[in-house]
Amino acid sequence: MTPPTARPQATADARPGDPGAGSPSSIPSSAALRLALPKGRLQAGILELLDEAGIRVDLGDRAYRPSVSLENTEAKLLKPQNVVEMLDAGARDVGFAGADWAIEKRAPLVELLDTGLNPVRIVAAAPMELLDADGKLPERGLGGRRLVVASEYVELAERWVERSSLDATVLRTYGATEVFPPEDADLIVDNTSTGSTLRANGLVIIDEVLRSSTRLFASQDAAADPAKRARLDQLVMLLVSVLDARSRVMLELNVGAGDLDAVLDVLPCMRQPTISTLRGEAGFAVRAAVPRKDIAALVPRLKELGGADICISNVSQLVS
Ligand SMILES: Nc1ncnc2c1ncn2[C@@H]1O[C@H](COP(=O)(O)OP(=O)(O)OP(=O)(O)O)[C@@H](O)[C@H]1O
Ligand SMILES: O=P(O)(O)OC[C@H]1O[C@H](OP(=O)(O)OP(=O)(O)O)[C@H](O)[C@@H]1O
Repeated sequence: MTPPTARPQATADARPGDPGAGSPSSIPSSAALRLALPKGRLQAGILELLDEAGIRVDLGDRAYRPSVSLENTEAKLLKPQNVVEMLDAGARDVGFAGADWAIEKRAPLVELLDTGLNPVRIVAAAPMELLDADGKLPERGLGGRRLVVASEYVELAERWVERSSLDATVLRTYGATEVFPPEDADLIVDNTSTGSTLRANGLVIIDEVLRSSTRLFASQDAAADPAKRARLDQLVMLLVSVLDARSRVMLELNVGAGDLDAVLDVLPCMRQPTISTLRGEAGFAVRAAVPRKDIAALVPRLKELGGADICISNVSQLVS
């Protein structure tokens, strides 16, 4: 890959009038950060995540160079494939991209955080008619002919072909990969989320190549630079606080002294629940951030054990 031409170092972007300039939510910084935000389908989820973390991104009319309410941070919108390349070349310090593209491009990036957003599976799929009764590729092959595998992920597809000991060539696509079989390819290696595009094109999954989701990556140099690393760790902490908060609710209840231990025994929480005494020795108020997924089973159980006045609310950030 040709390294991008040298650019001026990132400038302090928090000018008077910019959102967040000097705001209390700004991460104090000594080192300038060059941030890559993903353009395309990953964009909305990442901007929402940043916003919930108190980091505002103003797309404004500056097109692909949004302003970000982090001090001394210069941002750029790039397609995820280019985010990976720019980080690999050291032209960006930190950015969001799918793990699939980092692996496809064999880019030795430092993964700072798996956001869990945009979960996809990269799979090999084929038309039903190509497969034998067990849903597998026929062992005898296709009458001596080399298979053609269509994919945007040429590297991943080639590695899968090799692992599967297939005699096949890979045909590079630029999207709409599912339309290639049967005329222009025998199989595909592509990403799938709901599976509806595969189904709509009569394709069935024959193998899983890898799982991917949107990650925050740093360049090797930025991760090794102590001043930048400190800022990256703060950014990760803020993002994790939002992801944790999304998966938990704040549960509060009152309980009599005799039932307190039984309630605490079943209460999942981040560390220890907060317990305060009710006025007039009427019992205790208990408060804990519990996993959202446990609520349906937990609330009836807490009531059975003597919990009362149960109150559940959403939290926006949790910093442990
Ligand atoms: N249907 C999907 N659901 C969730 N994530 C997806 C889906 N399709 C692709 N992705 C992820 O989006 C990232 C970017 O992929 P890609 O560049 O193909 O999509 P895009 O940003 O929508 O661009 P384009 O539409 O131009 O192809 C990849 O990491 C990929 O895993
Ligand atoms: O399993 P599903 O929920 O159907 O999602 C998978 C599809 O989504 C993406 O297509 P996209 O719309 O980005 O178009 P593209 O093929 O041009 O990349 C991907 O390339 C698959 O085709």
